[in-house]
Amino acid sequence: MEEEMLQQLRSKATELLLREEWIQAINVYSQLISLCQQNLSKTQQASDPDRLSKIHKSLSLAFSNRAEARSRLRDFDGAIEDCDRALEMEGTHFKALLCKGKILLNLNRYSDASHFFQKALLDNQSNGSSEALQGYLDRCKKLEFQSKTGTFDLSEWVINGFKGKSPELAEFIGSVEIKRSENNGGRGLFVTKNVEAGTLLFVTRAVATGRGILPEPGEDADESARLVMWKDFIDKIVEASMKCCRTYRLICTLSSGGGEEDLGVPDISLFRPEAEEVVFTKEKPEMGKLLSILDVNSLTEDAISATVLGRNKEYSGVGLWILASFINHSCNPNARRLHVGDHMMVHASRDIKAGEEITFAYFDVLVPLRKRREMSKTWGFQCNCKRCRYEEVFGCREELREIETVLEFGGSDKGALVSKLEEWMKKWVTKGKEKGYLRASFWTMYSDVFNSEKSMRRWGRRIPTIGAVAESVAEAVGGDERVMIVFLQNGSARKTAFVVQLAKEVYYQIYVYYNLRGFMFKWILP
Ligand SMILES: C[S@@+](CC[C@H](N)C(=O)[O-])C[C@H]1O[C@@H](n2cnc3c(N)ncnc32)[C@H](O)[C@@H]1O
Repeated sequence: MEEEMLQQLRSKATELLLREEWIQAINVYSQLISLCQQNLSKTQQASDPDRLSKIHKSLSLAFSNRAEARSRLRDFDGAIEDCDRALEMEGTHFKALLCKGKILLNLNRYSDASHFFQKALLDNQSNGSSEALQGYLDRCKKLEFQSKTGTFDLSEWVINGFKGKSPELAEFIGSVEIKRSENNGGRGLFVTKNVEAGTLLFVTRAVATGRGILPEPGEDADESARLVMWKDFIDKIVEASMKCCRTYRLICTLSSGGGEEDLGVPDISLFRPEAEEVVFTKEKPEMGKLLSILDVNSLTEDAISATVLGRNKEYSGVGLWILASFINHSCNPNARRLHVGDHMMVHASRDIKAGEEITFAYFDVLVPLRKRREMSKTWGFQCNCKRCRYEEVFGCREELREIETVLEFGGSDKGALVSKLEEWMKKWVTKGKEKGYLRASFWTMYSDVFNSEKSMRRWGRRIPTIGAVAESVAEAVGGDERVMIVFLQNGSARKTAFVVQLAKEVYYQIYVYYNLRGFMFKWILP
C-alpha cells in the first residue's frame, strides 16, 4: 500500500517536473520526501539493507529533483540545501552534482561550480551529458578568468553591432573600497590606488531589473507602463530577498535615506564574487525597509546597444546594483557606468588618484544648474560638488539666467548665444576648468551650433573650435558620448589621441579589440 503511494507520488512529481510546473513539483516532492523519511526510520529499525538502499536512492533522487525545481524558481538557498542532502546520501549523485554546479555558477562562485561539474563528469551517468558539462566547465573557466583579472572581451558583440543576446559577464571587483565620504557624511566608494581613465573599477550584476518599452513622456499610457515596470521590479526584489538570505543581508547594507552618517561601513570582501561561506541567518524581509532602500538606490538603465545605436530610445530599465549603490553622485563625475544585459560595468572616466572618491552621474549632467538641482531634489539631496559650488556663485549672474530663459522659450539664434557666453566668460576671466563647467551646462546650445552649417558659417569665427569645447566639456563631466559624436562629426582636425581618450572615458576599452575607427564610424556615428 505504502509502496503504491510512493510510486504514485514519484510519477506525479516527475510529470510536473517535465511540465516545468515548479511550484506543484516542489509540493509533491516534499510529500514524497516526508513519506520516504518515515519509511526510512521504520526500515532502519527492521534492519533490511536492500530496502534501506532503495529508500536512500529514492530519497536522494527526490531531493535532487526538488533542488532542480527550487533552483528554477531561483530559490538557491533551498536548492543548495536539497543538493547537499542528496549528496550526503550519495556522494556522486549525478543530478545533485550538476544542479549544485549550476547554482554555484549562478551565484558567481566559478571555481566551486567547476569542482561540481568536474565531479559530475567523472560519473558514468554523464556520458550523454559530457558535452554540456564541458560547456559548463568552459564557462566557469572564462568567468573565473574575467573575475580574477578584470579582462572582458566584448569584441564579438561589438562587431555584431550589439545585436543578439548580450555577452555573459562575471562579477569583478578592482581596486576599490567602501569608506565614509567627507562630501555627504554617508558612505562612498573609493579607489585604493591611482587609476587611469578607462580603467575598469568593477562589474556587478543586478539583484533584479524591471524593463519596459515606455511611450514618450506625456502620452496617456506613459504612467501605467512605468508603474507596471516598477511593480515587476519590486516584486522581483522582494522575491530575491525572501529566497536568498545573503541577497537580503547585502541589500540591508544600503541606505534607506536619512541618517547615512550613522550607517556601518561594510567591508568590500562581503561583495566579492567567490566570497563565502558566510552563513547568513534567515530573516523575513521587511517590506517598508525594502521600498525605502529601492527609493534611494535604484538606478535607471540605458543599454549601450540602445544608446550607441540610437535605437530603442523609448526603451527603459530600472535596477538595483548593490555595490554601485555605494557610489555618490557628482555633476563633475570621475566614473561612468555601462549597462550590458543585467550587468553594470563601472570604469574611471578620468584619471583618479589613490584614496579619491568614485562618483558617477545619477542623471543627465549636461544641463544647467537649476535643472540639476531639480533632479537631485527628487533623489533627496542637494549636490555640493565643485561644479555645483562654482555654478551656484555664477548662477545668479543675470547673463546666464538670460540665456536659460531664451533657451527655454526657443526660437533664438543659438550661435549668438554661444558667442555671447564665450564673450562673457572672457570678461569674467573664467578659467579653463570653469569654462568647461559652463559649456557643459549649456551643451545642447553648443551642439546645435556645431551641427548647423548655417550657424557655423555665421558664427564660426567668433566661437571656439569644437575641439576646444569638447576637451573642456570632457574635462568637466568626463567623456560623454554626445560630446564624442558631435566632435567626430564636426572636428575638422580629428585628433586621434583625443578620440582614443574620449572613447576610453565613454566606453572603457570595449573598442580596444576592434579597430577604433571602424568602431566609431560604424556604430557611433549615425
Ligand atoms: C545610492 S546612495 C549613495 C551611497 C550613500 N551615500 C550611502 O551611504 O549609502 C544615494 C544617497 O547618497 C547620498 N548622496 C549621493 N550623492 C550625493 C551628493 N552629491 N551630495 C549629497 N548626498 C549625496 C544621498 O543621501 C542619496 O540619497
